[in-house]
Amino acid sequence: MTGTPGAAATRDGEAPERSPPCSPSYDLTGKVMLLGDSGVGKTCFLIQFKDGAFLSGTFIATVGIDFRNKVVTVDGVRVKLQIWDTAGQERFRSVTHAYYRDAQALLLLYDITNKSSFDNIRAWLTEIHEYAQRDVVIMLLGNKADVSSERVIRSEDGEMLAREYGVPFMETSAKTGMNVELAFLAIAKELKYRAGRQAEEPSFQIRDYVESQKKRPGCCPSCDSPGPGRQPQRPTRTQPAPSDLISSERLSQWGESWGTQCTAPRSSRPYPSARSFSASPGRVKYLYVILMIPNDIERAP
Ligand SMILES: Nc1nc2c(ncn2[C@@H]2O[C@H](COP(=O)(O)OP(=O)(O)OP(=O)(O)O)[C@@H](O)[C@H]2O)c(=O)[nH]1
Repeated sequence: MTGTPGAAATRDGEAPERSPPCSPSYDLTGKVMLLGDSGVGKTCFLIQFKDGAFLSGTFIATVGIDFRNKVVTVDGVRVKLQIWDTAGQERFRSVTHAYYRDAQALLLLYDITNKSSFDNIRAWLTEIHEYAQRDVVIMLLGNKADVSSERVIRSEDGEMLAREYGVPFMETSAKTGMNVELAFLAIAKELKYRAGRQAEEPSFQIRDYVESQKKRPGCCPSCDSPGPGRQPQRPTRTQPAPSDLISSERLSQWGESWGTQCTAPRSSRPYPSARSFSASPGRVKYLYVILMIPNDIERAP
């Protein structure tokens, strides 16, 4: 986490350049990653937080990795969260591992209607311990809590697993928005606390905070039904092919018009076909390269 505008945080609409150079529009930045099996709802979770909307319709699996920024204010401190949405599919793991190292927080999602996504949480935690910083903040989230009729993982099972690993836990719904903002606010509070810890400041316990604030399915009508937010379909990818040189502005435009990421239908092919995806396989690979550059620059001594 840094107290000044981050070098890589230049892609989205909250660009610090709109403010005078000496007056950034935030006080702290933190990198957060969304992890979990394919289909648990990571992209929808991010879109719900960023735009207050739910991506309904056919599931389109993420290819690679991308990020969005959002500034939240906690206790008067503006925290810019750089939120990375990763592809849950196994074949993209080597790409996403490289991004764990400088993440301050990880939101680890499973789908309460999908047992294997819950069973795989232990494997995700093993990967996290292997690739992430030792003091990374981890939060376990049981998503799709709105689909109570298809629930196969009890809330208590999520709680038990979280307790075993000493991480905060709550059930969420990217569809209704239940606990989505709370997850990010809790992370922002923890990052703020870590950045400015002073002797006289009361300690902040993220698990206690989450327990005291979280909503449970069925606790109120707004937790179980979609809010008044927009219900967009996934964006149609009709962007013209990029030329051979890609500027950061252009990449930013793609990001805006493609949604959060370069996506492809779930399939066993290594890359999406040109027929079902407006970007060619070559362009998908190109996108990886571009996205990894800022990370490497940040780590350069
Ligand atoms: N009912 C319900 N459906 C959800 C929720 N979150 C996501 N979905 C649906 O679940 C499917 C998968 O959502 P995504 O957000 O694309 O999943 P993902 O985890 O990003 O998947 P990958 O990109 O492959 O890693 C989509 O059809 C969503 O509409 C939720 O909270 N409730």
